Amino acid sequence: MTEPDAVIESHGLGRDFRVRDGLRRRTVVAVDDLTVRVGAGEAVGYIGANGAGKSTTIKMLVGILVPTRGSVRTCGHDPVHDRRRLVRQVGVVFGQRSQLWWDLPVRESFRILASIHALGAVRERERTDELVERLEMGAYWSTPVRQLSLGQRMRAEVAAALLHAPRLVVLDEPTIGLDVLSKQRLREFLVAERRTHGTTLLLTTHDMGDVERLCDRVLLVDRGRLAYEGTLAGLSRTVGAERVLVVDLAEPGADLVTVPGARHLGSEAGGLRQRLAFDAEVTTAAKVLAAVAEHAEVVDLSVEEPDVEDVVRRVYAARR
Ligand SMILES: Nc1ncnc2c1ncn2[C@@H]1O[C@H](COP(=O)(O)OP(=O)(O)OP(=O)(O)O)[C@@H](O)[C@H]1O
Repeated sequence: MTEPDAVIESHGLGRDFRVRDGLRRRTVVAVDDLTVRVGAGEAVGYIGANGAGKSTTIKMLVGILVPTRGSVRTCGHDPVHDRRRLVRQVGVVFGQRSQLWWDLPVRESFRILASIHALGAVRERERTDELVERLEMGAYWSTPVRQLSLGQRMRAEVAAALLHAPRLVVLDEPTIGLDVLSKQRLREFLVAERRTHGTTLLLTTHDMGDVERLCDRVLLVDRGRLAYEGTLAGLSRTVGAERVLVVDLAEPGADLVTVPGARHLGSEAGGLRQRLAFDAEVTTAAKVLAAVAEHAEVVDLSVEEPDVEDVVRRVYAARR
C-alpha cells in the first residue's frame, strides 16, 4: 500500500528490452528490482553512468513505459492506467526534448498549456506572472521558441512543466549544455519553487553541482540496480573519500607532516599555503586546524569537499 505522503513508491520495479544482436535477439535488463520511496517535498538526485537505467526508470514513473515486473505508484496513481490523472500532478522536463511549440512565441505556448491544464483566466495570469518574473523570461516572452538561446529555452521548458504547479517535477538532465549563469538561475528558481510550493523534485543529472545544490538525497543506480541511497556526504564516506583543509600561514613554514589525523598533501609558496587531507569519520576540520595552530599562525582557511564525480567513479569501481 502507498503511504499517504509518498509521492513515488516502487517495489521490485524492472524493465527489459529485447534487442537485436547480429542475427540473434537478446534481453537487456535496463532496470531491475528497484524499490524506492520519495516522500512529499523531497528533492532527490537520481544519478548513474550512461546507460545505467535512469531514463528508463523515469519513463516508468510517468507512465511512458510499461514495467516488465514489479509495481510503481506516482502521486498515488498507477502511472500507466491513470496517466490522464497523473499528468495533472506531474511536470516533466526532458532536457533533450521540447514541449514548446517551436514556431510560436513563448507566451502562446504557455496559453496553450494553460488551456490544456484548464487553469482558468485568473490562475493562468497569476502563475504566468510568477514564472516570468522568477525565471526572468520577460525579455523573450514574445520571441518564437526557435530563436531562443539554449539557456532561455531551458528556463521556458522548466516554466512550462511547472505551469500547473504540479506536486512532482521530474527533470531529466535539466542543466545539460547550459553556461554557469544559466545553471545558477535555474537552480535558484527550483530551490525557490520548492520552498514556496513544497514541490517534490526528482532529477537525473551528470552534473554533481545540481545534486549538491538541489538535492537532499541521492539514489545511485548501477546497471539498472540501486547501488546507494542516502546523502551525498554519506556516499563520500562509503568510499572513504577525504576532505581537505587548506590553510594559509602568516609566514612560510615547514611542511605540516605531523598533524594527528591528517595527511600532508602539498605546500605552495614556500609553505605559505598547505593542504591537509583528513577523514571526516575519524576527525574534524576544527581538530586538524587546532593541531596546525600549535605549529604555525593561520591567517586564512578553507575546507574542500570530496569531488563527487570522483566519489561516484570510486563507488562504481568498487562494485566491478
Ligand atoms: N528503447 C530501448 N530499446 C532497447 N534498449 C534500450 C531502450 N531504452 C534503453 N535501452 C537500454 O537500457 C539501458 C538503460 O538505458 P537508459 O536510457 O535508461 O540509461 P540512462 O541511465 O538514462 O543513460 P544516459 O545517462 O546515457 O541517458 C541501456 O543499456 C540502453 O541501451
